[in-house]
Amino acid sequence: MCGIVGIVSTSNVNQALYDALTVLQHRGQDAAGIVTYQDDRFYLRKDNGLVRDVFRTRHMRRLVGNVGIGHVRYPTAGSSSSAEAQPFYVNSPYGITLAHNGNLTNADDLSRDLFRTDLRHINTNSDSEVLLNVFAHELQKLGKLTPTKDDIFAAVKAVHKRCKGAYAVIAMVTGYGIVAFRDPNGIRPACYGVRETEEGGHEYMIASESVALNAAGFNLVRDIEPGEAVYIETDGSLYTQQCADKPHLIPCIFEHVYFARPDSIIDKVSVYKARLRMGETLADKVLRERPEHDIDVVIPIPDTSRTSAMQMAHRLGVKFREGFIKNRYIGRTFIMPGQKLRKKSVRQKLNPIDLEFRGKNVMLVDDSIVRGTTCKEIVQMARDAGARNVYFASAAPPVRYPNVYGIDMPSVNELIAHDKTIDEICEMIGADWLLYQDLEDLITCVNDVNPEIEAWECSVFDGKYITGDIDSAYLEKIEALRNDKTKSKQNGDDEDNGIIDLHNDNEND
Ligand SMILES: O=P(O)(O)OC[C@H]1O[C@H](OP(=O)(O)OP(=O)(O)O)[C@H](O)[C@@H]1O
Ligand SMILES: NC(=O)CC[C@H](N)C(=O)O
Ligand SMILES: [Mg+2]
Repeated sequence: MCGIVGIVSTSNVNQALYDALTVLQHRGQDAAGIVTYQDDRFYLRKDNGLVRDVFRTRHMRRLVGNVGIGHVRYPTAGSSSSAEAQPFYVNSPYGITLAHNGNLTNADDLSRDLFRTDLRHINTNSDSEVLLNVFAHELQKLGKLTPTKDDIFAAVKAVHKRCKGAYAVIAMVTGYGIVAFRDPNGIRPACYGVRETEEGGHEYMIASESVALNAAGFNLVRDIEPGEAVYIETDGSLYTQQCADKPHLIPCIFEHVYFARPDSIIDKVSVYKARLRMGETLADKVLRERPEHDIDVVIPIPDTSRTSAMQMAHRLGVKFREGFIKNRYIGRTFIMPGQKLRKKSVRQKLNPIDLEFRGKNVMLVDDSIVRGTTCKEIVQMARDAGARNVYFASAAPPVRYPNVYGIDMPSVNELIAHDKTIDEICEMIGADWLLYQDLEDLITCVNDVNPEIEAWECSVFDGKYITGDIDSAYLEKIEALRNDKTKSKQNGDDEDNGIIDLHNDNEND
């Protein structure tokens, strides 16, 4: 999951973009980038690392201009090389930069067509560079020296016809403005907000999550609709148009389980409220399975499960205790590249308070169990701290299928639940009782908050890929390309070879 942001303002946007990216940091910790525009020039800074490490004062000073876009990256295609950090840039037509959250499922076909038919060269393995070139080609085809809003919308329409998969995009067209759009299923989130200037004008901001708007003093206007494009010219005029033939809102349910911040509102669903509901339905399941349960205390696995665990304890009428203290300087472990790093980080990140465990029957609650890295370590830590019985509950159902829409879970074999029963998983993680949320309950939780959403993208739980283009051959291909072993080899190669500004890896050597 990546975070994207774009601002059209009446003063320099560098600081507001930086602040917004720090607020979206939970969506991507691998790389960050900002590009601004002033007097016919782009100013771009991007690199691997957290926002606070990528942008030093000297960079910030040079990111001048009242218009700009930014990105935090969690790679789901290509490698974690700095050459694939975003925004990407293409010089023709006009000069366009682009930031993308999601994953194209037909990137290979598009890349071939771009080369053979559109005569465009793609220099990385990033699907986002492909997307940028499709957009650029479609805009170039119109052959205008000065593109109108209708030209921009026509190019977005063509992108929807050619691109498959998930994409929430913000692109900046030099000298003209920024355009943002969501794929026709609205799988990945994007919203926009407005801020009044002292002179009574309007400034606009587009972001993955509403929390980024709040932090920069913008008021949420609304979500971008699936398939819709929002175009904001540099003078602050805003235009919107539906650019897809058959748009349907089918948002990713995993945003509500794990990715998004609880203080965000996505597609009119308060993530916080949805997570409270998840805690309630989990408690109901406890009472269904074991009405006479002996749970002494409910303990969350910080951070994300806190909201659901708190509500679960409340519903069960048992104590809620912070039994694990999180080291606030360690980021999210799930989105770290490589299993070795993830495993090490769990212990560095969480430390138990023995007092809360000694002699007790503890119910540990996490938002989800994906590879099982966290829960295996945590159950052992609870035992070492003296727990009598260690129970474990997941606020999401078992993750059994790979994700192809922007979450880096490409390899079915890395998912602890993919071919196992609940009892087998329970044994593997060493718990005395394991409880998963039912998928119907999870859907009820989010729909209770916004009943207008008719369907959810739940492929990691049910294996149903809504774009209709995913078959076993595709899944095998991404498994081979992106399993942990291959990725660590690729990233090791990158280090050895020293990436230069244009991407030159030798993974095929
Ligand atoms: O089964 P696993 O493969 O371990 O993945 C699931 C875990 O990873 C995430 O935590 P993370 O540390 O990324 O972030 P958080 O602090 O927001 O909970 C998630 O909240 C679970 O705890
Ligand atoms: N997580 C994402 O949204 C990733 C965006 C893009 N596919 C990349 O790998 O850079
Ligand atoms: Mg967690």
